[in-house]
Amino acid sequence: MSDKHQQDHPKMEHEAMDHSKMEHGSMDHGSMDHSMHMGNLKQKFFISLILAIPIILLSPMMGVTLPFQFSFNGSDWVVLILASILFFYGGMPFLQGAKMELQGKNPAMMTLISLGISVSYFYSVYAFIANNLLHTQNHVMDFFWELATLILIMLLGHWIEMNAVSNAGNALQKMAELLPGTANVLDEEGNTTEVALKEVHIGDKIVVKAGGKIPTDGIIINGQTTVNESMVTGEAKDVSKKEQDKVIGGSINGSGTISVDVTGTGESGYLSQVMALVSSAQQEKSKVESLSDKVAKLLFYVALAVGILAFIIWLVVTKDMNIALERMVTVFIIACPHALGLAIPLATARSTSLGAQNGLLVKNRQALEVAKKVDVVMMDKTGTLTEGNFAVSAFKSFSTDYTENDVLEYMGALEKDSSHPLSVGVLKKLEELNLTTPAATDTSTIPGVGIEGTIEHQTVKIVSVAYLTKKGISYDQQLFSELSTKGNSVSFLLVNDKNIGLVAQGDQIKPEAKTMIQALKDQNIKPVMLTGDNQQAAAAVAQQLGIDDVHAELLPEDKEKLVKEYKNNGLVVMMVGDGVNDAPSLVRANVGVAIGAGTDVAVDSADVILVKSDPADILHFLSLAKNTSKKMVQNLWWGAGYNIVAIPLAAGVLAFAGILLSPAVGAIIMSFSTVIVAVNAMLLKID
Ligand SMILES: Nc1ncnc2c1ncn2[C@@H]1O[C@H](COP(=O)(O)OP(=O)(O)OP(=O)(O)O)[C@@H](O)[C@H]1O
Ligand SMILES: [Cu+]
Ligand SMILES: [Mg+2]
Repeated sequence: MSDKHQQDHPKMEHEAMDHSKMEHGSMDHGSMDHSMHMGNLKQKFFISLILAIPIILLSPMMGVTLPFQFSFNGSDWVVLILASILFFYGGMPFLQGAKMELQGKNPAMMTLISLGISVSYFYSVYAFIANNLLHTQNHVMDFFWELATLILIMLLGHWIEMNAVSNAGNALQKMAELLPGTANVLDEEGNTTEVALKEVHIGDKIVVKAGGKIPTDGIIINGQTTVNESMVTGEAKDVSKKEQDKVIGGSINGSGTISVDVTGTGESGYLSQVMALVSSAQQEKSKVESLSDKVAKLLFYVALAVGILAFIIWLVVTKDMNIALERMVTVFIIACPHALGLAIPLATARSTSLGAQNGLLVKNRQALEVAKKVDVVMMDKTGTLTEGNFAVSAFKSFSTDYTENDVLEYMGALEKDSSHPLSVGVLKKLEELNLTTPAATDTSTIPGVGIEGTIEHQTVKIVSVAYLTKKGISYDQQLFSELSTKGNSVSFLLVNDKNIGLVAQGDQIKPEAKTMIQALKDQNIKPVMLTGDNQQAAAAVAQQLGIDDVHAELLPEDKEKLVKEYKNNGLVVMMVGDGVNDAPSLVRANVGVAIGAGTDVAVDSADVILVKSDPADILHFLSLAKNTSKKMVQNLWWGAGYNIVAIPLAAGVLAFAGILLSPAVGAIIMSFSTVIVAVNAMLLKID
């Protein structure tokens, strides 16, 4: 991105450029904010790898002497220097993470890793001094080999995890980098000039050549093409686009040259909105302490206790300080959660990429862990269970001053500025009848109610039946129930708060919705419908789908209140919605799912985005979450299983039987459990 562009969008730029910040929330290890200091883990890993190779070659592996030797006179010094750099450079993210965990009195994974690497480093330095400077009689074994492999594997694990979890976030970040610095702006005469992106404004027309990057959000006004939106929506397939279709800044134009009417740039663009959201989600502390953190915390205390105990007991038994110290150090090192560190990241990595391939974008990793416990799935009607493809089935006037067509025209004037699915039906009808609309000013949406504005100095509103009831405005009840029981959404036109007319619009149920509802019931998950639409229309849809629990005529805050009520009854609630009126309840729910990738607030408020607007994806997501959790738990057992076996052995519980775990044998078991964990994660599937 150009410098100028940076100045123009300080907020967005900040988010995009500050790598460590982007990485942060995506890899949150729990409640700790440590990953702020993670820096660029990929770079850290490769530099650490280069540092580690000579250390590994030059030190006796796990105390085993190889038939060949790389070491030379003074090679111990080389190892010491390289290991020191490696410890402070490669180990820093973990040390800083541990510091934050300890400050928060919440020791977990970072502390456990730091304990392992610190003990192996400082003990090895002590061993070096004893062997090379003090020339003590007994050779003291160092653990530089273990230090190097430990840091490498931990960096690798965190790098994988970071990549995996921030898939969506990272893709958007990359998208920011992908935005071209300039756009080709089209003038009245049809000439194009190349203009810096920050000089492009909403309402400008731009030309995007075939194969070019689309610089802003907009609507195609000329030409057709295919667009690769995988960066934005995760949809792998190219999407074909024609006139009037939306394009999103950051996606890549395919085969055709198109002219685009700019609808969003910079701050107002889809990209920066989502990025602002991602960063705010990152700052919010994770709601649930993650499973691996709980295990790591437990392991930390166990390792600490066993290590100290081993030290005391061996000191008492052998009266030899060196032996006791070596036992304690071995315990701390072997307690290091190599496999545990990979258990969750690998499962998440596999899960997020599998999800993305199938149009399930997981924005919040916790959603995967919570979704398996879902008791209730609350869904809004319009757009989630129905197509939201409205067609006008009737329009009426109640006033002698207005014809039926006048009613439709007045409505159209306001609906032009609405993004509600109901507006499309009205506008389509107007076009069909070749009607024109008067000019409306000051239009604003009333969420859950409708829209208002000014036409010819009169206050004009389009509202729901619930609004009329609330305000005590009378309407033709018989006509209304006749239309609504047929499943119509009915909206009323008010001019200066006088009821002038209505429009009734019908919608179709999505074909996959019914099987989805049945499948939820089969899994003992209760389907609930929440809608802003009228009682009768809601009941008609619910009955066809087999939903017994229906709440209609809800305002956005009513939906949210209902979610809260269900939660207060001890139920785990998943909310699925698509509209502005669903945003508060999406945030409130244990798992918020936005259906359909759009430029909507719903997408911003959700933990998961179902890109394809297919209700069956609700089931796919539940299945993915369930399988992921299963893998995580299995992996935790394989990972922790190693520790459960190795820690007591390292401490020397079986020493009387001649079994004393050396770090060498520990390493073999450790690698074994790591391989199992990795293979197991790769076997993850969506049913
Ligand atoms: N742009 C609009 N044009 C016409 N009527 C509207 C508009 N926006 C809202 N309404 C009226 O307000 C009601 C509630 O709207 P809201 O957006 O909360 O719910 P909905 O989209 O109908 O249903 P759901 O909650 O299932 O998505 C609508 O049923 C309609 O009567
Ligand atoms: Cu380990
Ligand atoms: Mg809706």
